[in-house]
Parts: sequence; structure tokens; C-alpha cells
Amino acid sequence: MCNDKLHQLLQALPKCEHHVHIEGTISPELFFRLASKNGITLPSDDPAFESPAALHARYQNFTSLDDFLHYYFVGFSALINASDFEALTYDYLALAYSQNVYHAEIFFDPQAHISRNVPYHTIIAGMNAAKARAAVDFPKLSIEFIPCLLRHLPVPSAHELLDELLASGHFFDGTLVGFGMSSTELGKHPSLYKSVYDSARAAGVSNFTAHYGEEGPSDYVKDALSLLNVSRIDHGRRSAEDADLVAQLAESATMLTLCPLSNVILKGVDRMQDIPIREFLDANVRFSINSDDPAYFGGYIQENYCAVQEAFGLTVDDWGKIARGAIAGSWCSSSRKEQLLSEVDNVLHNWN
Ligand code: HPA
Ligand SMILES: [Zn+2]
Repeated sequence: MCNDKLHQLLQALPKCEHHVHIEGTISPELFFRLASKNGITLPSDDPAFESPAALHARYQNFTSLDDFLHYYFVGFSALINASDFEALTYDYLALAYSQNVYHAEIFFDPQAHISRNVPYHTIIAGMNAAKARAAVDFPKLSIEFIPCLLRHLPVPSAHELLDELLASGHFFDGTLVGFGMSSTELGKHPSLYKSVYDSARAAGVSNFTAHYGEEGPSDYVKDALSLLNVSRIDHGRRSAEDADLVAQLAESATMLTLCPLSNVILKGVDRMQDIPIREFLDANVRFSINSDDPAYFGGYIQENYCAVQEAFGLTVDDWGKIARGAIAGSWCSSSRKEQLLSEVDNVLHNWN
């Protein structure tokens, strides 16, 4: 919780979360509980897996994205049944709603489940069950799901994933709202995935995003825009290193889904103040503020908003711009955007 006087506004502000990996919401406690229930053997060669407290402690010392990803993917091993995915998703939605998230677009990584013989339909059954319960319990919250291809796996595996997703029909019945990619960035140039994105687009998928500019250079972001035709970039922090790219992002209204605590914890920046929040605001680059993998990075969306406020001392107008930009960049209907905008306007109006 931040001490800034804007804290109450930041809590009350209706929020859109566009960058949260559902598997990144598994706390050490839930991981141990599910692993025990499902009879999963924990890695015996790493003292971090001796207890939830030891795992928490290890999460304070990530050295890089790939160092984190090792623990992130071990976390997957505890997720076996639809009920596990339902519990994970519902718990995230409950917490997000308590922080006034009104629109959540949630990533998940099917390849890393299918390869463990957990079928795609098991994941979706669990997440959909959570979504159905949330529709009753959290009436102001809209929820979308976005599968991510994993870049540490061979490219043919991404094509296989796309084939399975297309065969499910889920891009066209409202189950999946778009397509993204994540995992290791360095060495994974967008050109490697052009054929996957082209195939998805040719099959009728709309709404594309990709993680770039987290560890990788601004050229990766530029090339993702031109080669993959994405309308969003996840992270995109390093775009600020290229003034022409910043102008292009502003001109095209491409949204960056920034994850401030993630960048600090994974050592992408030394300090929160090094994230180019002020530069993006001044250049009219649209961005949202997100939690990424909140169980690993020490905070959900509210803690990210507060950390940004503490580092940058933003004004009410700045927050209005961020909140409205996040709505405009959301993958929801224009009538839903109108509703979200009026919720934001209500809160801002009453604040002034
Ligand atoms: O921040 C991230 N970057 C890349 N891959 C990821 N998978 C989960 N979180 C991340
Ligand atoms: Zn991410």
C-alpha cells in the first residue's frame, strides 16, 4: 500500500489488467498444497523447494527473466485437474476485483500443460468454470483469455498449438480473445514466429500481441510491429530507447502493457524510476500498468499502481489518461468500453 495521498484514488479507480499470466498467480502456499494433493514430487536438488517460506525467499533473488522462468515452469507441475485451474483463476479474479479490476485479459501457456499430458480442454474447463462463478460473484468484472505460445520451445510446437486452438473453435466462440507469445526473449527474434502469426491471421484470428522489449532491444519491438502486425506489445519498456519507435507507437495507438514490479524484480531496471513512464506519458504512448506474475513479483495490480505513484508522483490527470488509455486499448466491445469509461469518469469526477 502506498502512502501517497493519491492512494485512495488509485484504489477506487476502475482498472483494466491486460498482462497477467494465470500460472504466475500460484503462490508458494497454493503450489505446495496442490503438489501434495496431486502427488507431485518436488525438485529435490534445490533447497528453495523445502518449504513455501524458502520459495518466497528465493523469489526475492531473481537474476533475470530466464532465472524466473525456471521457477515459473516448475510451478506448472502442480496444476493437473480442471478444479486446480478453476481455483487458481477464481482466486486471482477475487483478488483483482478487490482492487477494482473491472476488465481482465488473462494469459495462459497451453504448451507447457499439454506437454505434461494435461489437455488443453482441462485448462479451459477450469478457467471457464471460474469465469462463470465470477460472473455471479463479481458483477462488474469482464474477463477474457489469451493463449501464449512459448518461445523457449521449438517453432513447430507453436504451429501445433495453433492448430489445436483453431480446431477447438475457441477463437470464434468468445472463449479466446486474441493470441500472444511469451517466455525467453533474447535470441527469439519476431521473424521466427512470422509464419505462426500469419497462419493465425489467415485463419481469421484477430487481436495479436507479443512480449518484447522486456529484456530485448527496441529493434525487437519495431520488428514485432512490422513482421507480426501486433496491435499491442507486452512490456515494450525498451521501446523508449528509440525516439522514432516511440513516435510510431504513439501514432499507431499501440498499447504497451507495462509491468513495473516485474521489471524491477527481474533486474530489467535498477530502480522503478528507470522505467520510462514519464517519457511514455509525455509522448502520448498508450500503456496500461499490470502485475505480470504477481505471486512471484510481490504485488498485484494495486501494488504496481502504488509503486508507480511513489516513483513518479503522477497527477490525477496523468492517472485519468492512463485509465482511459487502458480502456481504449482493451479487447472488448465498444459498448463495454463505454461502460468502463463512465465508471472511470464517475470516480474521477467525484475525486475532483
Ligand atoms: O514477463 C514475462 N516475460 C516473458 N515470459 C513470461 N512468462 C510469464 N511472465 C513472463
Ligand atoms: Zn508477461
